[in-house]
Amino acid sequence: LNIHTNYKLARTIGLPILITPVEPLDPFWRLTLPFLAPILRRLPYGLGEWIDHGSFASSFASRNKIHRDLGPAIVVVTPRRVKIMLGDGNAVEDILSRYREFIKPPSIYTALNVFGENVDSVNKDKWQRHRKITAPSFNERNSNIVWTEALHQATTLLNLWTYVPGSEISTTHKDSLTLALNVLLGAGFGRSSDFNSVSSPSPGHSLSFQQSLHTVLQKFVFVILSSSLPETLRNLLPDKNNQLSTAIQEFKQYLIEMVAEERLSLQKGGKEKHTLVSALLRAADLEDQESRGNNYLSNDEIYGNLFIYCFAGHDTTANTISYALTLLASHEEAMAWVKEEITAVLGPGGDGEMGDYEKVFPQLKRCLAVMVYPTPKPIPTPSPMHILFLIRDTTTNSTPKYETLRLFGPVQTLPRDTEDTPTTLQIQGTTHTIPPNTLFMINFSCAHTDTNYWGQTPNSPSSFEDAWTFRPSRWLIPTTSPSTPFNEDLLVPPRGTYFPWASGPRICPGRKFSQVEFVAVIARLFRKHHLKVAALPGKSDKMVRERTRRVLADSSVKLTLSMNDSTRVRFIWVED
Ligand code: HEM
Repeated sequence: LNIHTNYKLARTIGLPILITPVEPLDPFWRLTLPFLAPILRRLPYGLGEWIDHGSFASSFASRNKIHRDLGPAIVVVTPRRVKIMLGDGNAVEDILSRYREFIKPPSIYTALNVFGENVDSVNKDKWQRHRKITAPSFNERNSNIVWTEALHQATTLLNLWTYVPGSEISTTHKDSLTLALNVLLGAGFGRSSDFNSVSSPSPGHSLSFQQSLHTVLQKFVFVILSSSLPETLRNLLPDKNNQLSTAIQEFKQYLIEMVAEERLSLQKGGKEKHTLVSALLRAADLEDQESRGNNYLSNDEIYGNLFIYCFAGHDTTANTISYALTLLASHEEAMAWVKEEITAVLGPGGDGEMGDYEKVFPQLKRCLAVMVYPTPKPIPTPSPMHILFLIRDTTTNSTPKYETLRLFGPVQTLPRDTEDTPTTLQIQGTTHTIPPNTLFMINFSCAHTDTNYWGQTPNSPSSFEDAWTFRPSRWLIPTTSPSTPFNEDLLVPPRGTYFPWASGPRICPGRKFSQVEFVAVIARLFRKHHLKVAALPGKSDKMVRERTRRVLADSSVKLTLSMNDSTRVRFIWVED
């Protein structure tokens, strides 16, 4: 019955419609689909294909097949609601800029409030208050700490990886996660950690700060998935999460102690620090004084924001680093191009001083360009189920434009909700009326691989292959400014073609943090070394390259995009 009502509503929008028999975002399906999906996908005639039409995890797995088949915007009707899968870059930018009309769905984002409401989880006026107080923490003085900390972590990691020359390393992804966590601990909280050292619990704690944060982040997918279940059901779930509850309590206690300590130090006029925690407290307390207590962050909100910095900044940056290393190892020409810049900046043999963030970071444009690439992928064929569930195919929208994923952006999809009143949205020149309470599933990668913009192979017309080719040099354009060794500057892509850190007022505040960390790590690792994919017994180089490509393609969205089994590719770091 609901499906029928929702279908009638969906027809008013004027976009192609798909119907799915269940709502994949319902708690039951969220928990069971990961197990059922492989079985359902094998059903004949694409009978189980609906599972990939309404979930956030589907875009990478299906390689945007649905958009290539049906167009950049598709209405999905489920028994519970009407949703729109959106891949049109300009419409995406429009939605992200109208942040008061297209809000973050509380049903999804409330799960992020384990330690308190925060800038990521709230909307409208509340968001403005959080953003005003949290944004100043991300400044150049903090970037300076990120740079130093990331260099330190990369140095220790490289020493570990090269301790026994010729060692085959299979832990690149895991190590990238540890590195990113350690950078967050250092630049966020002023707690230096090392790959080599085991952190011990502070007095009164059963876990160390690092262990508690590590466990919370590692198991947070579980928290998110189970958050919308009724408590009785949640209690029945197998509890490896006893560990999780302990880690949550421990981490919260550390936050309470740390905030109290920082406040005391600020009151005593202690030396100004530029860690995220210190900067946030200064901004929060100043705002509190200036607004006479009307416009401040409560302690819980401060804890919530400190946690969200870690949550939002960990997987995202770590996954980007581990994908980049895998790609560079399998694209020698791109690695040589990056190393050429590092040598030009640091001098012969990469011997120059790296520590001066303000001097070195702005020159390493090629290292930064590596962060922002598209890359190749296979194109799956459409299945009969599209035809079965396609109620009204607006054929004009389904011309084979083939917008596809930009493969390895950690954030592949974002949800946004309309509220109780209808609104309008322009999609490809047509204005559509959007009914109240419509959920948008924004797909970033459609725009990121739009051949009209990204398929511009030099001297040839728009090319599909080029949009999928790992070619970091596409990001650099000649400049007359002599600030970089090769007089290059980063391209600024036009509106609607590139937004991995989102866009509009709610653009990621940690963008510079992640860029500085990334560039420091890449420059430090490749300064005097290069990276090779380890040979496989009896396999040619071509076969090894093909296998690496398959491991990269075998990625899926958990909370962010990551390789399902990165350990299948082993690397060797070789001194130049
Ligand atoms: C490659 C690295 C990163 C990527 C691709 C990335 C991407 C994003 C995206 C797409 C959003 C929008 C999320 C949404 O609207 O639901 C976001 C928001 C956010 N990110 Fe990042 N991020 C990265 C690194 C970081 C880092 C290092 C931090 C902090 C240390 C951070 C902190 C945040 C916060 C606090 C928000 C919420 C902002 C708001 O809603 O006003 N991110 N990020």
